[in-house]
Amino acid sequence: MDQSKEQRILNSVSYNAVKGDPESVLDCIDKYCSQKEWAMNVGDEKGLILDNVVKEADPTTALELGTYCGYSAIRIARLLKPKAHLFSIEFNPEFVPIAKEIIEIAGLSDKVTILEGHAQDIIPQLKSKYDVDTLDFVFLDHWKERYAPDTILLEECGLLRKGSILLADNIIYPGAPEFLEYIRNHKRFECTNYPSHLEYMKVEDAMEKAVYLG
Ligand SMILES: O=C(NCCNC(=O)c1cc(-c2ccc(F)cc2)cc(O)c1O)c1cc(O)ncn1
Ligand SMILES: [Mg+2]
Repeated sequence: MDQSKEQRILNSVSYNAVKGDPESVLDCIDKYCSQKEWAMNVGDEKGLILDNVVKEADPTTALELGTYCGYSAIRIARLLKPKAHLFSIEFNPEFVPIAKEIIEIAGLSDKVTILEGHAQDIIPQLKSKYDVDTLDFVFLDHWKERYAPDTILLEECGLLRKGSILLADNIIYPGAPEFLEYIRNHKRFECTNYPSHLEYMKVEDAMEKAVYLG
């Protein structure tokens, strides 16, 4: 059976990246996906916005919704302080082993736990099963129509604290209109918009940061 695009991305990383060097893994994926095959990684331009928000949050416990090939998990995990940890939820079983392998090549397996399943099923287990207290940073990059319901679920599960920072990808393209409506009209979130472009394209996109006020 011929390989998937995600397997070809892994092959390229495995062959070209420097083992244990997160930057070289990111550069390899960005090069492959801008020159060979487009893929839905957050990419280098929006990746810089992600970097800056992660540095601002300096999280001890971080959550990512939508692992895909692990590109943004590597961007986040490479900036975490020694005892900090990233949980990343991915529902697609084909992406999970590829993301694990790419994160391993980056040398960041100790800082990232990939949880396979739907966010709405795993979020309610974070406290009991994964010993999470509250989340300092959440990156939303999964199904766009799940951004709003899963944000509500995070709040309902007591996983947000005063100052928790959420960052959402693809606000313009593919778009997350229900989320934008919800988060900007919810008085307990302070929102900031970061205009950018769709990964590897000249198409407009944006990220939205939302700080939970408690
Ligand atoms: O994770 C799941 N899908 C990927 C979410 N991410 C996206 O859909 C996504 C898409 C695009 C994109 C942009 C332009 C275009 F022409 C096509 C796709 C870009 C991005 O930056 C994304 O993040 C998923 C699947 C499923 O079946 N069930 C639960 N979750
Ligand atoms: Mg995205």
